Amino acid sequence: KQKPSNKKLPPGSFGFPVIGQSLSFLRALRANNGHQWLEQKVRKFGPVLKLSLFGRPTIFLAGPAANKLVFGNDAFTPHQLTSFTRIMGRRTMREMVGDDHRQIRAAVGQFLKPEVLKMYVNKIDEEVRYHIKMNWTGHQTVTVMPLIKCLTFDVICSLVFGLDRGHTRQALAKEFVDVIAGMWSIPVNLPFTRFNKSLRASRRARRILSEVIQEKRRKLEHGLCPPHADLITCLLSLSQEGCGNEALTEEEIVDNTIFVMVAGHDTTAILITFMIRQLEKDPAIYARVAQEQEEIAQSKAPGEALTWDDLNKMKYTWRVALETLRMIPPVFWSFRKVLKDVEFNGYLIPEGWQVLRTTSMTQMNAEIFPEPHKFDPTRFENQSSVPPYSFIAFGGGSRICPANEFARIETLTAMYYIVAQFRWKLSGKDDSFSRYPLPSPSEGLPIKLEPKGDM
Ligand code: HEM
Repeated sequence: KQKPSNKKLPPGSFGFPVIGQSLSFLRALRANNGHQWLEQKVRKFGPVLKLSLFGRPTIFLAGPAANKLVFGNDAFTPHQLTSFTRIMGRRTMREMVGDDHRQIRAAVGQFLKPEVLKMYVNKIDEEVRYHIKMNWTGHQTVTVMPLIKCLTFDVICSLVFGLDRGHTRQALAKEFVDVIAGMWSIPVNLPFTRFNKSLRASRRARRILSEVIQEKRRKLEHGLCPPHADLITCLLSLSQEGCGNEALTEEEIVDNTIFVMVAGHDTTAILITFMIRQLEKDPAIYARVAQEQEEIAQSKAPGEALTWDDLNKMKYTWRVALETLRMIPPVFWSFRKVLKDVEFNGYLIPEGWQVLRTTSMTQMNAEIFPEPHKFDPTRFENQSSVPPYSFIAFGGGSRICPANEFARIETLTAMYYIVAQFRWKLSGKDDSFSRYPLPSPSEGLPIKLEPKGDM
């Protein structure tokens, strides 16, 4: 075992006993000042510094070299809040390391690879169209964020759980609202705490999912559905005897489908919501997106669904999405647990501590992205010009988001139908947004709709 040569801890301060700097960090995130809060510390102590957050000694690291280290080294493993682990379950891929992680990730990856996702463009198209018809068409105002969250929930229900609209989907939707509400709560399990409510909802959601799994297992055994029908069926079929894969337990299937649901629901909803916000602020960018979408619409018969090839033509719209992710990454910060001593820039990162990394400190760095506060989708015209480990909205290394292609299909399909049918004006009193626990516009982004005409 190699020992670091230099045992110097980075400079910094642990703040108040026990609470450290947690309260002021959370306050800054809520006020959307998390980036400035960290910048201030970097100015004082340098780019590698120590602090204390959520009861743990922490090292803060930023920049491409630090990202490469954290994403590429097995000494760093995701570190969840206790509430998250208790609610999500012990066997999610997030909790696993080494071969266990690789096995579950490979199984989920079988479903999320482009060759399989291609088959689902039609299903996503159908969900988006239904959502717009029911919730947008005929309305003068809508509140974007809660609506788009319903849409991403429906898309995941359809593709991950294979659940069509109906009673079971509605029951799950109700439970998931409570499951998600408690994920970042204080883990005090007393009646009427948010954590307790969330734990109880998670148990009920698990019971519903166990029934769904049994039904799918039965269908699969009788050859009544294809092995890639949805994520659950895919995991069940990989686990069938004789296919060379080690069986996933039912607990692993339930925990991971719940986790995929949570990981894929808010993140994409945030991206779509902030794109809608940005397009209103920037008429020239809206016009270019609309032109790209109109060219595709002209090549299609009325009512014809989008195809994989159509999505691949939406190059400019996807650059707008990437630029939105650069400026407002849904995952702003994450912690890693340090499994063994590591040395970085001459400083010791000690075993047992946690590492905090934020996406913005790299993506808003003027040396990497000049004029970082300017919204400029042309930065992504030539993706190879973006230096490695600099655009990290989907993470990196062995933990990189396995569903960025899924997010692309869903985002482009939603934007296609929204832009084709509406113009809009922001109608809230307050244009600010917070970043805790995830980016969210104040008031949920109310907008006034102006219909352009039916598609
Ligand atoms: C715009 C949309 C999305 C963004 C920005 C995003 C971002 C991320 C990031 C940054 C990570 C890595 C976190 C870390 O390293 O600590 C991650 C992991 C993950 N994401 Fe996404 N994600 C998005 C959409 C989705 C969707 C739609 C799904 C599922 C359908 C999904 C499933 C996952 C899973 C399962 C992981 C865990 C991977 C692992 O630990 O090996 N994500 N995502």
